[in-house]
Amino acid sequence: MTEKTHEGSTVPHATEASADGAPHVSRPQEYDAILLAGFGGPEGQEDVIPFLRNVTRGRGIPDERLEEVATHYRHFGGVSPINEHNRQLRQALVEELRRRGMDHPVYWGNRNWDPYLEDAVKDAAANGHTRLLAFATSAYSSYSSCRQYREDFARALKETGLEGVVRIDKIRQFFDVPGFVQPFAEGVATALQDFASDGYAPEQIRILFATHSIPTADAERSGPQELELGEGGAYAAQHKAVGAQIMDQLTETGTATPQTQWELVYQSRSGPPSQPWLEPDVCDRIAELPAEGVKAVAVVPLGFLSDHMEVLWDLDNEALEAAADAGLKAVRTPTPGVHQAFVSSVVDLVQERMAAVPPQDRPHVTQLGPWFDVCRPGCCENVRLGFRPAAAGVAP
Ligand SMILES: CC1=C(CCC(=O)O)c2cc3nc(cc4[nH]c(cc5[nH]c(cc1n2)c(C)c5CCC(=O)O)c(CCC(=O)O)c4C)C(CCC(=O)O)=C3C
Ligand SMILES: [Fe+2]
Repeated sequence: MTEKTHEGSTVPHATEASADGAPHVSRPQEYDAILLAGFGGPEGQEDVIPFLRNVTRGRGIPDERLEEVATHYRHFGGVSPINEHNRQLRQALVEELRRRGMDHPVYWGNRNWDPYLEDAVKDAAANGHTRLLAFATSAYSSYSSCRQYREDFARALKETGLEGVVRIDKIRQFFDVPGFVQPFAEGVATALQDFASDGYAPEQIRILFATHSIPTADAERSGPQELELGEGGAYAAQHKAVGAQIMDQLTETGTATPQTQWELVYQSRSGPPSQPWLEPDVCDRIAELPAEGVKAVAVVPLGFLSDHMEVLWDLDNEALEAAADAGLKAVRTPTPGVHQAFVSSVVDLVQERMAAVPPQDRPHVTQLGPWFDVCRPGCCENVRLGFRPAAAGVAP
């Protein structure tokens, strides 16, 4: 099924871009509803293994790794808090939309656990809502954080028989919108103030911005292929740009100093050891810091929206333990969660897309943004898995 775009060219129904892949929509768009697309997590011991199988289908994650990850969940009664976080985010978005006079329903569906995207899409269609604007709970560009959501949208439409009936567009990657960055900046500010009042000098402090490691092959292909952003691709470049922006902002206001050092580190690596993933690992770096004269470290979960398992286990448990072993004072700073600035920015993103706000007027705090509304051909491709159909982008 095809339809006319604002450029007058004909493209497959699931896309809204011009044939040349205009990165930002230039004509106001109408949507019936918002689709909150989450990762999903288990909510009981009996969910853990089926959930992990869902996450890793077709991925070649070694069994030992799955068993190890299962113990993280089991430690918390088999319950990840991520679904509860998304329930709260859904509610907060509804309230913020209503405050702005918008009555769009917000459907919530997950990639990997109940409620599934398929159910959300079915519910929406049953209520006559066929034009959905999706917000995926993932801020940066990479296969796992962008394209995979789009593939799962396409799969949900196909499996429900709603292909060509329901249309899903996706809100741009939001790593550099003010309300996503602010909660992290506040956390770094608090950590720096606490370290200062404990008597640590700037040279003794290290800020570690932590994000999910991904295979280097995925990192190289993150973002549009025509952008050359160096090692680690758009994924690493976006994180570094946000980290730099936070530190600049805090240096300007006197909370940080030009001597305050920071770096980007990675966590939660999986996959076979033979496969290269982004490094350095957060725990490996922490172990090296005392030799560099560091005495206090703030671990900032820059890659994540809420305190889910990757934060509670891999940072609060493993990274903070590594810091204790290294004799370092350490804190883990907050995630955005349902911080009002974050909720407000998400609704700004909804509104800018509906109104087709010109790129120069869109909120963004790094030179990389505002990111594309519509993924270009080849954006965030996965060379390991090969081509799979995806909604909400320019058709290849
Ligand atoms: C970039 C990225 C984000 C951030 C963006 C985003 O938020 O989307 C993220 C988030 C998350 N990752 C999560 C959980 C898992 N990720 C896994 C595996 C993987 N993640 C990857 C990447 C990412 N993951 C990759 C390249 C793999 C290898 C397998 C593959 O190629 O797909 C596995 C399998 C076991 C393991 O190997 O660890 C699990 C259980 C949870 C839920 C936590 C909870 O339940 O509270 C969340 C929010
Ligand atoms: Fe993408």
